[in-house]
Amino acid sequence: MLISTESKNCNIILLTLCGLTTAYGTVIVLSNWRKNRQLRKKALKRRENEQLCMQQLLEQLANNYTKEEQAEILGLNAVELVSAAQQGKFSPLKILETYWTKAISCTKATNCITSVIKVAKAEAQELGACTDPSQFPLFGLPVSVKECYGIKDMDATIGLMSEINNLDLDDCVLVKVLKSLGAVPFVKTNLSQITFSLASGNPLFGDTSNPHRLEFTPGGSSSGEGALIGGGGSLLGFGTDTGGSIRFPSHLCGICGFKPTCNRLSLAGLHGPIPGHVNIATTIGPMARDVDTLVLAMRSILCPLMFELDPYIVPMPFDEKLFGCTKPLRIGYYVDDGFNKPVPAVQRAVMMAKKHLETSGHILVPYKIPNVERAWELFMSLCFADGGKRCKEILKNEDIDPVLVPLIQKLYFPKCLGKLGSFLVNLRNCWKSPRIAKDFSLLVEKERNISTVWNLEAQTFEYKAKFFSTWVQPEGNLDALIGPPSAMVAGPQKHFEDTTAILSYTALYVLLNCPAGCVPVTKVTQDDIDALKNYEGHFGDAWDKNTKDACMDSVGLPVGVQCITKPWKDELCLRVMLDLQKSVGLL
Ligand SMILES: CCCCCCCC/C=C\CCCCCCCC(=O)NCCO
Repeated sequence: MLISTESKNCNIILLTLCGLTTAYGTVIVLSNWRKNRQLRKKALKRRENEQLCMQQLLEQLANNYTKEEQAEILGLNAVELVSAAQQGKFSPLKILETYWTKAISCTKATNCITSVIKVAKAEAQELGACTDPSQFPLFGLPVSVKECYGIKDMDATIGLMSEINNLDLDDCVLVKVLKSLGAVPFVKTNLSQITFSLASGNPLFGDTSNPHRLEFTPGGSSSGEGALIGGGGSLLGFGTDTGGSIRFPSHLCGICGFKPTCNRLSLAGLHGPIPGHVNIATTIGPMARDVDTLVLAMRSILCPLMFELDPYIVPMPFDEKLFGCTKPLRIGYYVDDGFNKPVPAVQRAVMMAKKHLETSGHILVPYKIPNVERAWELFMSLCFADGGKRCKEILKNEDIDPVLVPLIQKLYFPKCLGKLGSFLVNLRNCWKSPRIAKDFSLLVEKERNISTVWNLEAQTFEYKAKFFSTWVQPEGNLDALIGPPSAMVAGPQKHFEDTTAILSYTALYVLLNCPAGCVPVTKVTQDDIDALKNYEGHFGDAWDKNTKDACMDSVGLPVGVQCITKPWKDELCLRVMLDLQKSVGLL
């Protein structure tokens, strides 16, 4: 009797608990669903407003200038355009409106622009009234910036719906500096969601296409810059690079991109997913059709105003002596890092670059990257030292870009099942793939503790020292390296998910904090594709298969080469890039 009352009570308590839990769960699910739905509505409106604004602008500008006038402006490179504007040949307003028209027609094809920067018009008008244009080294030059650059009264969402209409109170340092130099920031460009993939888009603004093949990706995360500049809609743009986001889209879109040493250009006022990384050193950098424009940009931006606005930037002006150096350099070259085997077109591009640089008088010597796998372990462990907490946090209530889903799933995977997981990943890939299993176990590892992180940082310093010890050689020390910017060239978007296989060539120089830039050298030929048919990679695993499949239909697409120098030798890196481009010519 007593027992049965007790068990009855127990049942009631249990039932109530179950009921409460279910109710609570339902409320949470419903409220998340509602939040997400509200966000989606907001996103749709945000996109529609912007489309409308661009359409109106296009119509307003339609009859302002003749086709010939526009063609004349669009036919100039940045250096020519600035000097024409300084001489009063074209007003800054006319240049701006011509580029607005061109950029909007680009975005209709590739979806590369997220917003028009409306204050540009007032700025161009003001410049037009100035009596001494020669004091502005970038006079009247329209400049595009990646969406994550802070601009007063505009939002910078990094592809997150919850950040819509969260307006910046001020311009970021780079934009302030650009304006002080007479440049006219005129559009913001698309990026991959939270800038944490090499794909092209996000659920808020959609995907961006490659201007050379609309069904293919332009690469990321500075995808909009790649597509816009590659499509002729901007002469100079700025991206960000944490693993390859400037150099990779440059490579895929056939343009030049430069990642300087960290702390030479100011990051202040930019929006990013993970503030606080030390050895994963995000940088900003210029992207353009030619190296001359990159040089013009770096030379002008490294100015007293930037050093004043951001006291943590090394106050080191552009080193003309280093840039102007004409002595033959010893340059190491490699076509393969031994980890991700590049497709034949990419290897051929490096060999072409080697010949070209030899013709320009440099000494090229074979080079082998020391222990890329170690660099990879360090990069991943440091990049996700928090077990991906921050990534997961900012993606709450958001629609997650399909390209990011595999990464996020791994970050959520219970660590206790990690070992089993690696085993299953091995099985699923049919082939034995130690690197894919390791990738998995690096990502399912939860938050590392402080001693582990300090240890990783210390080991990174060791790796850095070891890396540069290989530049000391009996026949003479190396001044620079050339190599692939990626194992792949442009292909269908869906092949650009497995970040590790795509990123090893660029992320290495983020870990090492080297200046590095990409120069277009050739285009994929049918012979490259015929050779690709026998490609098996180094592991014959799913990543290798993906690399091959991604590039199978790439005839005619651009192929770049990466140039690298020691930290703080940014000007020397630009020198090598310029020599390379001079001998290759503009593609
Ligand atoms: C030898 C080193 C090999 C490293 C391979 C690392 C794989 C990491 C996998 C996944 C991590 C993906 C996160 C990095 C993407 C950054 C893209 C970027 O630059 N965003 C610019 C934002 O400013």
